[in-house]
Amino acid sequence: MTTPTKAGFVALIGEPNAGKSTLLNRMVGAKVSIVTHKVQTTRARIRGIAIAGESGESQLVFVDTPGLFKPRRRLDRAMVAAAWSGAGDADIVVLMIEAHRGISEGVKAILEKLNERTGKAKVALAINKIDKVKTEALLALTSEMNERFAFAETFMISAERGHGTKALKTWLAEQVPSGPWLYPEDQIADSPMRNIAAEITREKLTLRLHQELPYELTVETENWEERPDGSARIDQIVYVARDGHKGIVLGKKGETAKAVNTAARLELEEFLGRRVHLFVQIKVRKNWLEEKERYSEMGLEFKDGNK
Ligand SMILES: Nc1nc2c(ncn2[C@@H]2O[C@H](COP(=O)(O)OP(=O)(O)OP(=O)(O)O)[C@@H](O)[C@H]2O)c(=O)[nH]1
Repeated sequence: MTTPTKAGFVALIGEPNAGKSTLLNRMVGAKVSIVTHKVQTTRARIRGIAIAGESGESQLVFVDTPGLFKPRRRLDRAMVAAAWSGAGDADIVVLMIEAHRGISEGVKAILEKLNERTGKAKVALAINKIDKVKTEALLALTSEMNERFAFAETFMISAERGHGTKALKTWLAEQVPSGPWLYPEDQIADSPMRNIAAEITREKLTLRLHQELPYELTVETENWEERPDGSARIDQIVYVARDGHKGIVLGKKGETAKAVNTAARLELEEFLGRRVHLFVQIKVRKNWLEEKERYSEMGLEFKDGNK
């Protein structure tokens, strides 16, 4: 007899830069979420699916949420709402914190929210980046965190190096409810290819522009055409909110835009396993931060009001 199947949703929550995307990529084993050294790169809720458990009986559907932080602007509020709704739907919540940063104000705010929460999902703690601290500090942090919240389990991990992540995955596989799998076996991400392609270009922009990257910037895939020769033509638009930002994205003599295009195209080619013709336009859209369509493109809900 084969082992009965199990499946469930796992929400990764934590402050921006905690390492959620890195962990997700490690668990899923495919690049479904974009990792950079910049904060708040994860805008849409991208899910990855992992098969886990002793006989591969469990399916873990990860909800990779945007970093949780105190919302000020409309875009921030939409991101935070998306993050918490992801956590609300989950069977298991994994709170990721950074070992060397300890219990920051942001972590305190998340703990407060978790304590107020009515959902019955189990909450585990994953202390990440253990490569950056000494064992004594880690033990002190573990006990202090567990005094503040009744975590079902605590894991000390390094998402980047892969330390402790297997134990976390095994535990998650045991904890998800018994039942049929939620997605077909061959599906690794339900984020449409268009979004992944836009995220890749956004990642290249982030890496290239560092501190200069305009906050008010979004990338959309406008058109995707499969060509008879097996290649793909992909048209994208980078929306910026100000004229001055267009110049930053273009760079001197268009050099930045050119380099970004090449880097994004190469990654897309590797990802898709075929040739790609990538066309990227930069458009100034003064009010894109207030436009509904831009939000649904990112998988976020548009929130009215200015609270
Ligand atoms: N030293 C160390 N760095 C790590 C580890 N895990 C992740 N990082 C780094 O931390 C940074 C942030 O990681 P991400 O995975 O993008 O973080 P995130 O929580 O998804 O961030 P947002 O998308 O902003 O919410 C990256 O530069 C990672 O390489 C770790 O175990 N050790």
